[in-house]
Amino acid sequence: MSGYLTYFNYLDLLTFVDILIVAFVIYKFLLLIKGTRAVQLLKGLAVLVIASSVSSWFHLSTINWLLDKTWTALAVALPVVFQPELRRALEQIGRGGFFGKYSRRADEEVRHLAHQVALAADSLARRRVGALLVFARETGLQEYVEKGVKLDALVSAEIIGSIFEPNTPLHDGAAIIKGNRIAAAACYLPLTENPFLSRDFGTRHRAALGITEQSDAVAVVVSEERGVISLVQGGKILQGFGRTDLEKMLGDFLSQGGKAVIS
Ligand SMILES: Nc1ncnc2c1ncn2[C@@H]1O[C@H](COP(=O)(O)OP(=O)(O)OP(=O)(O)O)[C@@H](O)[C@H]1O
Repeated sequence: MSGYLTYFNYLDLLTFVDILIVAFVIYKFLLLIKGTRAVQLLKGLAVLVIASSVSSWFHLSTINWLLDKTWTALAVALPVVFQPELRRALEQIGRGGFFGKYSRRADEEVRHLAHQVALAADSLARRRVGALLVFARETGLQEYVEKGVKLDALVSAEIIGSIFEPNTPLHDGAAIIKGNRIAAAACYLPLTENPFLSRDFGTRHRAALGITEQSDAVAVVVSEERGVISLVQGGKILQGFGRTDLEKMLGDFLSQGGKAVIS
């Protein structure tokens, strides 16, 4: 009898651990997709699941058949449509971000970087010169660096200013910064396909949103038209930064290596 009790106690413990792990994975999954297009997708899937259950409960064979076919089509279409989100999620899991592990950059380097970038962005914004700076974090962005003009120059406000000087060869496209060096300029980035985005955003802002949707990079955009400075991360944009705010927030983003998020 006591043998059985021990067996059941052992099972209970395993079940408890099992449920705990599943709850943790669901929690992390929800954090991962929070604020992304995947939330709308989940809502759509929930509606389909309910419709499928109701139609099979009431034996509505035509609706049932139609929903069955829809599931098959979705199984093929979803990985294609949500490729950027899936890629980002898998990269995050691969980096260990799923379990809350982040690398930290040397404080000194980040402070210098944020200061120089904020100085440059402020000066460009005052002169209404457009700019797009992308800061690589754990995702290397090497494929975009390869497509641009390689520089490997130490970040300084002066160099950023001269890269984006109008009518110069490097001013078009994005500058990609890795660590405290400008890896390349004139880089072509993927544009966001977010259908809910305001039409006010042109291609510069769409490129910043696109690259941050597909990677963990952070981007700073200076608008040529309005002279507004924006910070972009995870496909979300915060606008209207002054020099000091930008320096502080960019420093937070880069030193916490992925923990800071725009929500
Ligand atoms: N795919 C891309 N990758 C990187 N940079 C791009 C890309 N597409 C456009 N750009 C940059 O954006 C510039 C055009 O900006 P556009 O006016 O369309 O954007 P915007 O978001 O309205 O910004 P602004 O307020 O500065 O005008 C181009 O000259 C180029 O430098």
